[in-house]
Amino acid sequence: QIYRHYRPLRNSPLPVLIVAISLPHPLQGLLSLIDHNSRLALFFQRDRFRHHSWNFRDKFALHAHYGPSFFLVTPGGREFITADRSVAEQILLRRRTFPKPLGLLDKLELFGPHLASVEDTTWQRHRRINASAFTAATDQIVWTASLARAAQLVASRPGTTTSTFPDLADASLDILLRVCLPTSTPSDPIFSPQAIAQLVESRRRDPAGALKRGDLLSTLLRCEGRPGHGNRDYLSEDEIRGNVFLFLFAGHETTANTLMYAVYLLAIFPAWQAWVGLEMDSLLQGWAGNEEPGFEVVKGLKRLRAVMMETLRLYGPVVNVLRETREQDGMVKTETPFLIPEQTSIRVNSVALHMDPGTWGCDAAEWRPSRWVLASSTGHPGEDVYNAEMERKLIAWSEGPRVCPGKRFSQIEILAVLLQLFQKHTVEIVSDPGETVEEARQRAYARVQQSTMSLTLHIPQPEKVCLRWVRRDR
Ligand code: HEM
Repeated sequence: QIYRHYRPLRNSPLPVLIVAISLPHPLQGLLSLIDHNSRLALFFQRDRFRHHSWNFRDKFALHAHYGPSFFLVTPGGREFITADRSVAEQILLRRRTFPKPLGLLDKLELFGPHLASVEDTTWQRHRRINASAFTAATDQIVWTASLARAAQLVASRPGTTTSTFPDLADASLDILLRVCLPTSTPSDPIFSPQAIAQLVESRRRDPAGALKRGDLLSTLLRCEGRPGHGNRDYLSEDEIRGNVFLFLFAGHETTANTLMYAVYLLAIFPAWQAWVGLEMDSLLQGWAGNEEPGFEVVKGLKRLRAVMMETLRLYGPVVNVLRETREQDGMVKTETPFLIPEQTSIRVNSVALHMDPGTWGCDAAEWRPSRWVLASSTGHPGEDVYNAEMERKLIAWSEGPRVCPGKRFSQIEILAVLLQLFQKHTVEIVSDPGETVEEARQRAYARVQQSTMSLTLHIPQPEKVCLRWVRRDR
């Protein structure tokens, strides 16, 4: 089997790593006698690659050894793995040659076909309809809804000890519901098929003519129907349910987890809270005490944006962007062009791509938000220059035709929630009995490093690290 998967790669200019078996536990110690990443050691480490998110633990290590792109052959199949920005771009731009994996599409289709589970012209139809629900007006709604919801978070929290994560997850779901699927009858639990059917049905019968509204659910319902003459944009009942599920699923954990990482990291490294606080204070000088900052403030939030991007660089919720080749090979053009043979899984290794010292510098593994801004000549915190060029190197939201349609939504939500949380408060890690402040921070950081992946990357049992919100003077 291994030879069958290896055969089309015999003439490839790229390294081919063969991983055949796992050594029984007592023998694994022997591997420490040889370089852990050498081809010989890898041959015996099938378990290392078993978990879908092995690359989060591995970081840039394998790429440092074998280069930005290589093939991995196991008895189960053949995979192409890349942390090369330009190779990733070619793959993500060519959705016909490098489609999403069929196995993944099937798994996602729980409640009906939706944008993320369909292909070709059906995908184009779903994408057109969904995109029309996210306009400039939506940005403003996301901003206002996020500020309002985050205000409830801080109002209930000063001085209290909390795990914070469940609060952030609830807030993120509420914001999503308020913006995309506003309804007077919130269902619980929202992810059950009955709840989703009920949500759609309640809106269908909404007496206030809610179909005229511009939110996602109204947009989907307006398109309900069958294909017909001149009717390019239609959705079946199943497809509406499928898309509602998709947006709740894709928009919730991703944003909530990013917020969680940002808050925990700011608590672990308080110097960055002070850094962000200076910018907020200078920016919000003009805003009266009880008035919420207007959407125009977003442009000035360069340090907060840097915190968001730096968090996504190291702890983005999606650690791989997956594609495949099916019946045909795919050619990739680099200095030495190469073929990805048919029937090959493709992993754009976002973790490694975001930790490449060649791109991000020798401190690539460090969470350092200031790498995203250039200090102004005056040194005034409100006048930093945001390094927008750097964002082109980040693929946290993927790119190409299937780039995340919630990219702006999530950015605005994260900025608004962080602004609301930190404009009048700071957050600190609560020490366990007998623990120093520094030890508590190290314990929290160790937990962040042990992050694991279920649907998205998350801190295991975040409630084991308690946070305390403290009011600060502006
Ligand atoms: C920090 C927050 C978020 C991150 C990092 C993120 C990241 C991603 C990534 C990496 C993909 C996969 C694209 C691919 O396969 O090439 C994706 C797809 C998607 N995301 Fe997000 N996302 C976030 C928030 C959101 C939000 C808030 C929404 C909805 C409001 C959303 C809706 C979607 C949808 C519908 C897709 C499927 C698109 C398609 O297949 O055409 N995401 N996202």
